[in-house]
Amino acid sequence: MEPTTFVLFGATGDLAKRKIYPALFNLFVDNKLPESFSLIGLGRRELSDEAFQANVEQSIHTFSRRKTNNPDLLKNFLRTFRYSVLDIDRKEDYQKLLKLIEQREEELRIVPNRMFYLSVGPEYFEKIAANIKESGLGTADGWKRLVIEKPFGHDLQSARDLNEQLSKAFAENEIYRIDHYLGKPMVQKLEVIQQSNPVLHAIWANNYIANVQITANETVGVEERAGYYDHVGAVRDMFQNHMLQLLMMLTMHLPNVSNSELVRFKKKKVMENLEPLLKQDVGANVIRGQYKEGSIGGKQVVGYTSEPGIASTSMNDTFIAAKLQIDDFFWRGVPIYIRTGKRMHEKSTRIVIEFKEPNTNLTQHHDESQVPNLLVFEISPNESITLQLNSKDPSKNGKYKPIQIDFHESQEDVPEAYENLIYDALQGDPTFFAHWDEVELAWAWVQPILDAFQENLVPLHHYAAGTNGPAESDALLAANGHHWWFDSKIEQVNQSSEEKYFAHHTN
Ligand SMILES: NC(=O)C1=CN([C@@H]2O[C@H](COP(=O)(O)OP(=O)(O)OC[C@H]3O[C@@H](n4cnc5c(N)ncnc54)[C@H](OP(=O)(O)O)[C@@H]3O)[C@@H](O)[C@H]2O)C=CC1
Ligand SMILES: O=C1O[C@H](COP(=O)(O)O)[C@@H](O)[C@H](O)[C@H]1O
Repeated sequence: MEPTTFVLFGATGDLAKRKIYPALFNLFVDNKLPESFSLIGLGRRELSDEAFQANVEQSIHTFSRRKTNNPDLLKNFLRTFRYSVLDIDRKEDYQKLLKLIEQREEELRIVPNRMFYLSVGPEYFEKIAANIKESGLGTADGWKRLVIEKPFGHDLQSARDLNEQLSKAFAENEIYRIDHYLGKPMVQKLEVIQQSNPVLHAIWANNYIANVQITANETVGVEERAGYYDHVGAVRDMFQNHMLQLLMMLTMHLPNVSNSELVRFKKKKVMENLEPLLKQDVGANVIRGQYKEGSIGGKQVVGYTSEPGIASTSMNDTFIAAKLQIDDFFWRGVPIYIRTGKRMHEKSTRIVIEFKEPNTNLTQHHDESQVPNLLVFEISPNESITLQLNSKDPSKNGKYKPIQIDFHESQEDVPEAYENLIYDALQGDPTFFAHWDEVELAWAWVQPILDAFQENLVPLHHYAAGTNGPAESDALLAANGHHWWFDSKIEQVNQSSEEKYFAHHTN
């Protein structure tokens, strides 16, 4: 890997502590950091290099998936970490930073390849990018890259404005937009699983698939982020980015051999072919929800509007479910249901593909014991792929018996999303980052929903914390004769197969 200087804005912040340092440490242990590597941490508060290194060490002890008592290993890892005070608004601080970087590049004999990681609020992105350009930090002989975290804008217009500003300092191929769902190991496998298994490739289309369900449920509420979350809601926080990225990764059709360019092209195609939603049609296709008080895992929790920092009159969405259609050769006519919510019954991110019933001969008696074939991708908290098939159960008088073929990834030693993404960014591989085209198309698709919510054209349905969301989300699927798979307790249909599934997945 090429020599790199990792310039971390927001080095004293929460994201750096919880995700970035542990990811870098794990990469170091796996020999996946460049041999010549220098890290410069930046923040407003005064810290010596030693105090900074001690803070990083603490974060590794607390948050890394790999625990270590090996002081030499840690010392070795931290030896190239330096800290410098920088106020984002002060131009002279960038000059000081340039000097420090150059000095370190010389000491460590590092080619001036610089990766600027902005682990700061999005309101600072434009200012930092402009100052990097103006100060000369980005005009050395090596490469430069900018890594930014979502949110990339608040709506279509602000996203365009942000992008225009960033592109004055960095070319598109130098910008790495992190969507951490793209770093999840199972999401990274979706492409390969579909592409390199002819048996799946052949049935990845509307003549075999009845519907697709993409769920990202969380049990947590708004946590300590009231100020942020009450302005964004589930639609901006999860749907516009993570959920649409999952949709793109699942539905793009790749040939056997592909590369990052092709992945981007195919993802863009998915978004271009997504049937647009008009503002007046949002109500028929999108369910807006907000949690009220309830119980999760036996613990009583307050409703959204009683959370600290949330106004009692807030109409913010903490749940969204939507029905989408991709108007292309492969997916035309297949409803794609997406939902995400806070304070749901369980934490689970999964994709379910429900296949069409094989017996289309209506004169033939339909056996109620037969279940649809399902292909289930569990993305988190555990990873697995399950294929549900029908078999015969001799003890049931020859009735059908659902069986599951399971593949479970051992959860030990699975790299975290940030490890995968930082590694890719260091290598200059953009495959699992959000390209501007996708981001813009995603905002454009979501904009009528934002407008409809803003103008209160869509009812806000309340759901008790600890449930599967508002009843209207079930009705959205029931209108097409479908239902959400694997929703706990409330399922009546095919319960035995789901019980089996649960029994297996909770072991
Ligand atoms: N925390 C998380 O889990 C996640 C965060 N994100 C995103 O990552 C970004 C950072 O979040 P997070 O770490 O939680 O934020 P924090 O508030 O914890 O940290 C902010 C960091 O920015 C620095 N900072 C703030 N203002 C200035 C300034 N004017 N000049 C220089 N440095 C400044 C702070 O330095 P100092 O304290 O020294 O002033 C601190 O290091 C945000 O965009 C957030 O949306 C995305 C996904 C998850
Ligand atoms: O980006 C975000 O994601 C988390 C959920 O991430 P996960 O990896 O735990 O599924 C969500 O809680 C947060 O609100 C959102 O900003």
